[in-house]
Amino acid sequence: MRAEPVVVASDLTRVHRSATGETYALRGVDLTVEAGTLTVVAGPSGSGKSSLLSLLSARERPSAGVLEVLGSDVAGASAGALRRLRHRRIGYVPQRASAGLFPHLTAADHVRQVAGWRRAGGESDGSGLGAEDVLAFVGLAGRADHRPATMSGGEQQRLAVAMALVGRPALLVADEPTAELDHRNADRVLDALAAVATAGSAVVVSSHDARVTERAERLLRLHDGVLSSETEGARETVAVIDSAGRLQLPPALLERFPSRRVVVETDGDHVRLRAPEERS
Ligand SMILES: Nc1ncnc2c1ncn2[C@@H]1O[C@H](COP(=O)(O)OP(=O)(O)OP(=O)(O)O)[C@@H](O)[C@H]1O
Repeated sequence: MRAEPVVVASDLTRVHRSATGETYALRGVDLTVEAGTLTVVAGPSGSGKSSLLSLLSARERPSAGVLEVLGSDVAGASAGALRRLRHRRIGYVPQRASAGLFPHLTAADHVRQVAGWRRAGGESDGSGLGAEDVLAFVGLAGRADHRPATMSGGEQQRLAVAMALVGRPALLVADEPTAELDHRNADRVLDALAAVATAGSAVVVSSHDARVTERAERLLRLHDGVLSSETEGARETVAVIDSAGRLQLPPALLERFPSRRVVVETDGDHVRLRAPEERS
């Protein structure tokens, strides 16, 4: 029997409201994420990657649309239920690692605290991901007694990854986890993320980094808050049609339609798009 997907999202919309107005960060994203997979979300700055990952990790609620994470309805669940879900079952690496660290705790304290939340209790679950193991996994065994103030930006980022790995959560969401890392440490982090996916977790990573995108089993591209294309393994890249029937054309193709109008023609198995004839 096929397991339920870890994430099911439909027509996901996220509007950020601020004093200067509203920004539509996500405009109708449909997405399913299965256990045991490594998905990379790529896209230009401002395309909505962090907004999407905040929703998938149940840190924020959608403005509209349906979002189920590990069987919980994120829009409808209580704040307490979402906090328990995050603590016990979701690992999250924030874009700015320092945002999730506590100045008074050592690196070892941080991972032990998460282990307590995950009820991993410092015990390895057989995949080498107990509280003590994860620091070694990201090359921080020698920094176990350090507090964030005496760690470099890259070390803080690896600590955030270690915290997300503890107890191998069912869902691990990492927002640009290699942004501050050199090649060796980026490889370490990517190996760790790939290993938890192989062991059965659903892993979703956002990145601009070619080192990350080239290791994706599944690569999703976001553009202007819309999922524009998807590539899985060696298969061809496919454009995504959302539940409202919208298809986003890549920028190079869009240039062919300066009037932003298109004639859609069918011809046997083929559907053709062409620019409308100029009116005289
Ligand atoms: N808290 C917020 N308040 C207002 N607007 C926001 C907020 N967070 C994000 N946005 C806006 O939402 C859009 C998507 O932002 P988001 O951070 O999700 O993109 P991103 O792809 O992660 O960008 P980057 O790669 O630069 O981190 C942008 O236009 C951004 O300015």
